[in-house]
Amino acid sequence: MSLKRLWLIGCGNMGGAMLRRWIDTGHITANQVDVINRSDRVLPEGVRQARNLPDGPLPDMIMLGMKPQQLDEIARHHALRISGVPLLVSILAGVEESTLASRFDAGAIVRAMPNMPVAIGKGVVGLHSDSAADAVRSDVAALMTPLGLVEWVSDAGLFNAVTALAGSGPGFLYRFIEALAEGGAALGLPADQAQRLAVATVEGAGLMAAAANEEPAELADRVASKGGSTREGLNVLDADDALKRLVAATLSAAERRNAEMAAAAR
Ligand SMILES: NC(=O)C1=CN([C@@H]2O[C@H](COP(=O)(O)OP(=O)(O)OC[C@H]3O[C@@H](n4cnc5c(N)ncnc54)[C@H](OP(=O)(O)O)[C@@H]3O)[C@@H](O)[C@H]2O)C=CC1
Ligand SMILES: O=C(O)[C@@H]1CCC=N1
Repeated sequence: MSLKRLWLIGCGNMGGAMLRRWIDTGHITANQVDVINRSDRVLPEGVRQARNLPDGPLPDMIMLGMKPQQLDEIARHHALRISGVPLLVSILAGVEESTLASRFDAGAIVRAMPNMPVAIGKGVVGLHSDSAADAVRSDVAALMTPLGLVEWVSDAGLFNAVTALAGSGPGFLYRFIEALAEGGAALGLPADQAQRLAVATVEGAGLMAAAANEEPAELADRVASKGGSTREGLNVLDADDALKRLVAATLSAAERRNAEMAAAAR
């Protein structure tokens, strides 16, 4: 791997999860990384953190991991110092490559959209770049591989949809788990037991879906014995496409917000 020195500008929940996984899997070592945050965070042992960028030569890669709304502040403070960096990776939701290019002079810019389960190597990382050559794309993909499923998205216009589905997706699924657990508790199960059952059920169903050759609809049919109870429940979810319409509206709302953040950052 030729990305040997990394600076992470803004390393909170998401950047921290990526960093921890890289270090846990031995893909990078703590002394290859410098983190620049506004205040100290709990980071893997040995990772340097400071308020300002280090002196000396630029690293192989800089990753932006602050909020989209903090782009201008970061550009004001750091754009000059990092000018000429070979590779800039941004995990900022919405913020377009052209917006980044208008503020930072980098050899290549790659947008990455991770999600929280990267922390355990079961995440998704969507990638897009109009500026990165093949060798750089390979380096970035190799760096992201220990985080989970890595997918290049060729159409920049779809990146907000990727962000809504995969970036935000864990948040939506945690709500579903909560709803399952509360539904079980409403039927009389102790709340803690209902939560354990809900989490394990979602974990098992997800792992099976990931390993199966069949479509999810087919897997659902296998659970629903003819004339049995699952079909009665599915009938509720399926009536007027209730669940599908709810999820479609959920993703649309998230995608719309990504587009608003993109526009605000331009
Ligand atoms: N959370 C998620 O699941 C996902 C988030 N993202 C993207 O990741 C980015 C970060 O989100 P998240 O990790 O949740 O947010 P956090 O608030 O946890 O992390 C943001 C980090 O940026 C730092 N920061 C803010 N301003 C500055 C500054 N001026 N100089 C240096 N560091 C600064 C913060 O430091 P301090 O805490 O000291 O203020 C903090 O460590 C966002 O752009 C988001 O769109 C993408 C995919 C999924
Ligand atoms: O909520 C957000 O804006 C970011 C994008 C994907 C997950 N978190």
